[in-house]
Amino acid sequence: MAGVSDEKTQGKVQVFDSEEDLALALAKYVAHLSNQFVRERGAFTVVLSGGSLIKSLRKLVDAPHIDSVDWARWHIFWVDERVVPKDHPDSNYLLAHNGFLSKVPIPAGNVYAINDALSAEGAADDYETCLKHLVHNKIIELSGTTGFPKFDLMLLGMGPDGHVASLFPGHPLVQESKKWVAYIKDSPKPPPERITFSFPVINSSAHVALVVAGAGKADVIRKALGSNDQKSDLLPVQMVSPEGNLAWFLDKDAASKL
Ligand SMILES: O=C1O[C@H](COP(=O)(O)O)[C@@H](O)[C@H](O)[C@H]1O
Repeated sequence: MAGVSDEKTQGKVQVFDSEEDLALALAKYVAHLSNQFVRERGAFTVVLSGGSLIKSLRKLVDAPHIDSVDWARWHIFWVDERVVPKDHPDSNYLLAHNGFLSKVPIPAGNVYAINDALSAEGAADDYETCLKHLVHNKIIELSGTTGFPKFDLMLLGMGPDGHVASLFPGHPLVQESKKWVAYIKDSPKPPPERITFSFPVINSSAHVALVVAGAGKADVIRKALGSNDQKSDLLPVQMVSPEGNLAWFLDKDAASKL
């Protein structure tokens, strides 16, 4: 590992010599949390992003994790999804299925994809209803502090503009304070129609990992981790501030301007 810092305000920042090292450490971290939550409450709720995050999960399907993780206890969700059919190249579900889910024995009934037959509004409402049902059944915990769902682990990527989930810089959706799942029809990054968890849900998580690799993201990483911007200037990635633990997984290139 190239470096690590642990500051209360920004979480634990780990910088790895390569994306390969990052992927190895990420697998170890996820497997460790899986063991902990399965032991403590018999379930592990994991929220995925789309994009480059999925490739960085590749070491989880290798030994020793493929055999030691209790995959049957995993429940999979998406922090955001594009409103396209599940077999569309833009689908975050398809990306995760091909790169990760098809390689591990998570029960199909524990994989909560959006209803791709609905409009953006309908899909967001439907996903929020699904989450409420799972809270009622105690698969998902509820934060006693915020009243929003408290996922065990949220695995977030970050776009080169500092967006997380489908919460984009300057978009009013970053201020959503009531909905669990919101919809967007004017995403600046295609495709335009998406659904996304709101910040109150993201920030109620027990653990959030922000996984960022590549020189193309170095400027935003410098802004996120190296500056003291006023509250009004914050990029979405700077608004990630969970009630639980925040861990940054950066490769050397992403951290090159720190
Ligand atoms: O559109 C999206 O982009 C972000 C970032 O993707 P990346 O390829 O730059 O890592 C992703 O986290 C999000 O889930 C996705 O919908």
